[in-house]
Amino acid sequence: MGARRDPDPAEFRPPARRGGRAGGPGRTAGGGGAVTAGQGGFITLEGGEGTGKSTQARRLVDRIRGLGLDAVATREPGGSPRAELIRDALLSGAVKPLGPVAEAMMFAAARIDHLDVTIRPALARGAFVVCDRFADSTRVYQGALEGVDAGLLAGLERVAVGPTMPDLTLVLDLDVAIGLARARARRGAGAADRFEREADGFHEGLRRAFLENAEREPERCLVVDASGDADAIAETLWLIARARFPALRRPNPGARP
Ligand SMILES: Nc1ncnc2c1ncn2[C@@H]1O[C@H](COP(=O)(O)OP(=O)(O)OP(=O)(O)O)[C@@H](O)[C@H]1O
Ligand SMILES: Cc1cn([C@H]2C[C@H](O)[C@@H](COP(=O)(O)O)O2)c(=O)[nH]c1=O
Repeated sequence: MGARRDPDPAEFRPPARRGGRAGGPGRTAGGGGAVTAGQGGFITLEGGEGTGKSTQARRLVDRIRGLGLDAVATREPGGSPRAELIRDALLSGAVKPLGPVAEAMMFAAARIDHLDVTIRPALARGAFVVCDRFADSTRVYQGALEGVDAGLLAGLERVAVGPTMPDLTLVLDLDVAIGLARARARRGAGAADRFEREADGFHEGLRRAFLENAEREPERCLVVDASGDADAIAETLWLIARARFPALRRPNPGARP
């Protein structure tokens, strides 16, 4: 999957040099400060295969940029040149024989570089960062589904992520058969990646685990029904983001008075 629909690699160049349902109050920024007007924020999209994360991440970034604000689109695994190399190894299945603990460590290694090179510098300059998957995917894929010990994963998360947890995580929830069909259609003749190749039961487990994970952090994680059309979902996500981040409530400079 590494090559099939990569976003613009320019997004991943080092910057020049930071289960509730929809709604809810703001929280302390993962980047280290309170979410207030004039600051950016760290938003992640999570969910199973084909739930529309990449589509919605792009749309969210476009809307933020439409306000004249700095927004960085990124993804995991990947999001920096070195982390993209690790992505290729993980999604090819080359790391799978080493077992799920080794895979979890590789995801964490990629995350360390991604945070250092892309996410933290962007947050530090006041940008919004919209990331397609992040630490919740490790909790769900490597933890809930692959059985890696929760204490070990929590330690890895502490080391890799530290205080830079997302301010807002949008969990896209969709019937598994629909998501897999969408992912298949997108892939066309291309080969399924290491995780897409897993059995249907694995994907059902992912859906449940994402919902359970969101329930444990309802302030940060909002579950959104991803079965509607992409425009309607984008509108819902935008309303949630605007409710969470004061900076997104400014008027659109391109809009007619
Ligand atoms: N709301 C929607 N309705 C119908 N099709 C959609 C919708 N959202 C996205 N799609 C299409 O479904 C496919 C998968 O979407 P997308 O790549 O955004 O999902 P994803 O969650 O990022 O997938 P993955 O986790 O497998 O990478 C794409 O072809 C996309 O155009
Ligand atoms: C971050 C992260 C990802 N994964 C898995 C989930 C997906 O199957 C792939 C990424 O592919 P996508 O098309 O970009 O969604 O990697 C994981 O198992 N653990 C993680 O931490």
